Amino acid sequence: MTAMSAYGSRRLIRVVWPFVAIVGALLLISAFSFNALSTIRAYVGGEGLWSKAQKDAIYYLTRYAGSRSEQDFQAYKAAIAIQLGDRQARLALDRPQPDLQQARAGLLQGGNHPDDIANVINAFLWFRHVSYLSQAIHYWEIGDSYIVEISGIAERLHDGFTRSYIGEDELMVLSRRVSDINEELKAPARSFSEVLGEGSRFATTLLWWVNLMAGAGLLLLTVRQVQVLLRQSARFEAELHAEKERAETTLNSIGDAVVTIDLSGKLRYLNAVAHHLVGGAGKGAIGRYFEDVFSMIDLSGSGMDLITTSQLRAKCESKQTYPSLRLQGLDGSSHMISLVVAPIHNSLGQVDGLVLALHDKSIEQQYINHLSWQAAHDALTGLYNRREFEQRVTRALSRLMVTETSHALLFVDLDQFKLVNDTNGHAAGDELLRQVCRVLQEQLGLSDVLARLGGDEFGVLLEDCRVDEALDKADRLRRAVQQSSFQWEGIPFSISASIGMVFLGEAGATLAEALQAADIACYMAKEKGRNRIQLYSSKDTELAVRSVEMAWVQRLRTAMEQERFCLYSQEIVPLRPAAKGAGRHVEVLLRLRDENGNIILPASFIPAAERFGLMPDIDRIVVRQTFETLWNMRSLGDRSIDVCAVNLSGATLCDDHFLDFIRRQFVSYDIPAGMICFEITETSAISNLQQATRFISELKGLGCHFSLDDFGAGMSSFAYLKHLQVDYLKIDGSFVKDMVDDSVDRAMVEMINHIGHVTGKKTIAEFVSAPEILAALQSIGVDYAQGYFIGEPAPFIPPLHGRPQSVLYRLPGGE
Ligand SMILES: Nc1nc2c(ncn2[C@@H]2O[C@H](COP(=O)(O)OP(=O)(O)OP(=O)(O)O)[C@@H](O)[C@H]2O)c(=O)[nH]1
Repeated sequence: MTAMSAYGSRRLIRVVWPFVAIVGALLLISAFSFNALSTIRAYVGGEGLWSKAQKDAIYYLTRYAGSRSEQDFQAYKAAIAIQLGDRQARLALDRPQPDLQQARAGLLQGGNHPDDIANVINAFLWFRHVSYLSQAIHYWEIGDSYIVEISGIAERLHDGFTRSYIGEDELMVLSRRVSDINEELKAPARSFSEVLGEGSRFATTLLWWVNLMAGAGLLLLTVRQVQVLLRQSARFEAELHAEKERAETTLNSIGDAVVTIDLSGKLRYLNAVAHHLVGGAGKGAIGRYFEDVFSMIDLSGSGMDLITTSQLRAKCESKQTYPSLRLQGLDGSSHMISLVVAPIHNSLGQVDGLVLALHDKSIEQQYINHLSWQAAHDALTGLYNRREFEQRVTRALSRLMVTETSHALLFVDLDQFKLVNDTNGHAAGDELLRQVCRVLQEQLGLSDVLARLGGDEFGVLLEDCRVDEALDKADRLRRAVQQSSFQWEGIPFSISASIGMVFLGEAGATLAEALQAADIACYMAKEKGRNRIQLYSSKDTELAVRSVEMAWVQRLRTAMEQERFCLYSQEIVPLRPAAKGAGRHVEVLLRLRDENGNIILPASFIPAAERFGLMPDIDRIVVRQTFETLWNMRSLGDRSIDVCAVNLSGATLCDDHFLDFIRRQFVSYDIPAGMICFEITETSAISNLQQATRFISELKGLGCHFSLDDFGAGMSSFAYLKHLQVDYLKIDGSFVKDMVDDSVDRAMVEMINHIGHVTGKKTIAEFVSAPEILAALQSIGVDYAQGYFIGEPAPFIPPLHGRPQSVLYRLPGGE
């Protein structure tokens, strides 16, 4: 039996059982009534027999007194035997332990019908003290006392007539007594009969009422039960309706198209997305064959297999999956979809239709395209980014191995670009970068590669290009930048570019060598007065490298000696209730104070420091200063900071002595390990995966936290995420800053947040520069936010210095 039919049987039993109970009760009452009536009839009949026998006995005894005939005496005996039988029965039942056998024999002797005897006995035993029956028995006893007397007279007469003598006087006295008894018996006999008659009428009336009441009860119960059933069915219908509404609302609110068809392929239902997907078929589509409304072509096989009803029906018992189909709707629109087909069962468990879940893959495709575009492009200018540029240079280097040709690599760095930012603001700088990018592009051919390598530095790859052509193009680029008239808010300003050029293969066979050579050449162009082109020559490599290295190393080392590195901090605030209530969460940011006291942002010096291996030293300075500041704050009673994030570079992860250094800092400054959260960029973690994993696990062992910075910037991040036991994911700011206007960026933020939560990590969004971004992050469920709208970076110093830590944004709700 299926679950459905078992459920049906249970429901039927619940509905029917009150009726069965009522009919059963009525049958019992009827059976009892018939039995009672039959008992009453037996008593009345018995009384009739008794009265008749009494009259016969008196009659034959009176005759016997006159005739002395033995025949009359025997007739008397036969008559009196009935009453004596009844008396024997009464006496047998009257005993404390009733003798049923004797009672039965007596009643049979009394002429009662054998079928009535059981009822007579039962009624006597159960109801002898009840009203009419007790009165009847009372009169029966009176009658029996006369019967005993009559028997005595009869015995005396028979004895006198047959064996001894009886005088006339005695005969007369006995005859008169018989006659008197006859008279005296009339009253109790009548009363006996009347009581039984009355009892019989009463019982009949009573039973009539009982039956009437039972019938009325049955009727009432039936009405009530029907009302209950009607109410239940109304509720059932309402529930069914609500359930249907819920199902429809759910189906209409999901992002996938849902279509149901019957086994002949006719459409039964389409949700809102499905209507849209198949070209706005509308309600008119219902009842039509789905193949007349839309077609689905399976692209996984030969590419032209049409999905038909019979094909779906053939495998309808199980779930079918089609990962790649093209759906064509009524309006000629076409969508890439994946399809899952599942059977719909009726109440008997048989398949009576199919549900088709169609997932539109165009949006995913859009995401993937966008992601791969982002992975290869610079967000500000739309040019290739450094990663893509390096790949192309690598390919060009490989090609050199097999083909005799030459490729030129150019580094174009704007001169004094910082001034533009400083005098006109960052937005002006951005606009200038975009304009320079257009100017450069105009000078290049379709096969030339132009990329933004970072900041104000562009890379150009001229493949299959001779030296004179390359020099000519480089000069065209330089002149184009110089001659362009840039304007910002109506104010014109000029700019120039220094270009370093190297021919691939000349500086070495590797990418790093090629890039370094171009960098050196560009640096030399700057050194020689800017706005010029410097062609790299291997002859001046050593000198140049040394001079560049020394310049940078010297500048940074001097800054270290003079302790001109300083720390700023920026607040990271919780957005979700679960994360609120804890203390402050801040990120420590590095700044360099130059010789003139100007604050230099890390973007200006970190690339050089990384290239020349200074990062582990700089990271040591950051860690030490952070610990010192925290120690100072704690000694002054300021324990407001719960988590303090410190950035570490990729090179530091590979520094074998760095772990020991950190352990010593914890001991020296007595800072709880749980207070420190090390931030490493996903790129550095992935490119040094083994060291990063060990580094993280060692420091996590102490109780430190870890955060993965700029997460999502590299497409490969997700695959590596499970290897990195970090506590926080910092969503790359490039997704956050435009998420309100760009749905793909928003989807990326949602996806990273989701993946972070699925892998048990908290998420932090950086670059939160406006209230709308904050609201969007809150609606998505991101855990923390950081950015100019929350709080600008401010000097990281103990509070007693009297300077604010940062401008804190007040979260909605007063936190
Ligand atoms: N507006 C804007 N500025 C940026 C961006 N990225 C980096 N910068 C700034 O670009 C400037 C680059 O300066 P540098 O190349 O070091 O120095 P410079 O002023 O160009 O001087 P030289 O290169 O020596 O001629 C720094 O001030 C950075 O803060 C960006 O995306 N937008």
